[in-house]
Amino acid sequence: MDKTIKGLKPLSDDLKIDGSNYRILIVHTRWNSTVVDPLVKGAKETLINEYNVKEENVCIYGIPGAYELPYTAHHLIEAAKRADKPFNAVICIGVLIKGSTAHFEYICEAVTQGIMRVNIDTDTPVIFGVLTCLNEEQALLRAGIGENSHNHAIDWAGTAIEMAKVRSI
Ligand SMILES: O=c1[nH]c(NC[C@H](O)[C@H](O)[C@H](O)CO)c([N+](=O)[O-])c(=O)[nH]1
Repeated sequence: MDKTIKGLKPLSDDLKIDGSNYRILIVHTRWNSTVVDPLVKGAKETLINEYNVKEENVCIYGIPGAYELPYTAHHLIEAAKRADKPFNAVICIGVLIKGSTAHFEYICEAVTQGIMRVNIDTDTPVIFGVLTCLNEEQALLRAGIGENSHNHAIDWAGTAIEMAKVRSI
């Protein structure tokens, strides 16, 4: 029996959603790229291999840091709408690692509230793929790096597909 309670179990095969007609945006930071890069790879590969999203429909855009994620997501969502090529869902990927000042807490709060606001303001699912870690070890484990690790971006990709279906209602 699976001992762990915490976590997101994937949908059973009979409920799996086909993403072959979805257009997904991944916005990621360049800060902490050692951890961000495997997260982006995990999200992209899961969208394509597990949910049939076409590679040409996975758009990826890099920006400096997590604080820039909400603006970038909002701007690119609206630009895609104007081009009549809307995104069905967006995944914002970043990694915040606590330092010796309160900067971490302020950015975590701003980014969390900012990404939630973009969901509502654009009526587009924007998945919170921001790791808020107290140390580098926590970040590495959540990017699937090391023993007993799990790449959380796999879950974010599945969430993006499920929420893209909600958006289509
Ligand atoms: O993405 C991150 N940005 C960080 N800071 C930069 C911030 O996101 C903005 O890019 C910067 O403040 C300019 O707006 C981080 N820290 O400061 O620790 C961090 O851990 N992760």
